[in-house]
Amino acid sequence: MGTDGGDEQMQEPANCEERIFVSVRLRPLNGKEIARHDVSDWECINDNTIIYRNSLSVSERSLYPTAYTFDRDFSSDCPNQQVYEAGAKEVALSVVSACVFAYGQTSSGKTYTMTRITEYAMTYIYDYSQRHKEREFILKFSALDIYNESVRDLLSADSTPLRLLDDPEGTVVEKLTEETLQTGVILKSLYLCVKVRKCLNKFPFNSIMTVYLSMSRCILATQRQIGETSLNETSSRY
Ligand SMILES: Nc1ncnc2c1ncn2[C@@H]1O[C@H](COP(=O)(O)OP(=O)(O)OP(=O)(O)O)[C@@H](O)[C@H]1O
Repeated sequence: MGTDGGDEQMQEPANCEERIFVSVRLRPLNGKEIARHDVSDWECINDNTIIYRNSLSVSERSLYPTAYTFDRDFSSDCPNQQVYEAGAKEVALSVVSACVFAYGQTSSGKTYTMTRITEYAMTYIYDYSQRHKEREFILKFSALDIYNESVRDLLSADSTPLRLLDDPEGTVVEKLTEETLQTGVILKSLYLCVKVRKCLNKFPFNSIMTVYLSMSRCILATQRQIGETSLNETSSRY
């Protein structure tokens, strides 16, 4: 797990507007692709634009768009910390409800990326609470898996699907385990437990982890959700 040890402030929202930040990360070629002498069809040409290097003829190419623009893109050799810093940190640390979500086809790197982003975000949130002893924090952690329209608690040995209930505050997952974190070691242990349970359950990693951060003198309660989904029905990993 990494932390930058910096002392940034949690981002206060300028107003209540909703913001969506869309970024793209290219996956490096895997062993099989390299053995086949495949070449990547996609290339980042700057921080915001990727191009499709298709095999169409020059005349055909003009029929199809080849450049796509996003808030940010990351090349296949971009380190995880940079992806977190530039693509997720601001969202993860905002003091309003925030969600970091990965979308892509199977084997595109959702689990790889989200696992690292989650670790960076959790470490930062915990370290931030430790650096600001003048404020009182309550950190709560829960993790759930959504698969085939069933919701399961990843912090519970009971894999019975949980019910979703409507609440004036939003949708609530009934009986979802919520652990209050006393130390960073417990945070890391809980996260490890989630990863192990996912392997045991053999679910694709379509999970949502939520870290609640309440500041008792600060009125605001923060909810961060980190999740991913696959475009395909089945995961490549099972
Ligand atoms: N940026 C990256 N750098 C190095 N390896 C990567 C990267 N992204 C993905 N991989 C590797 O590619 C493989 C597939 O990635 P991953 O399991 O994260 O895909 P996924 O999108 O979660 O797939 P699925 O939808 O099937 O669960 C893994 O072996 C992973 O380690």
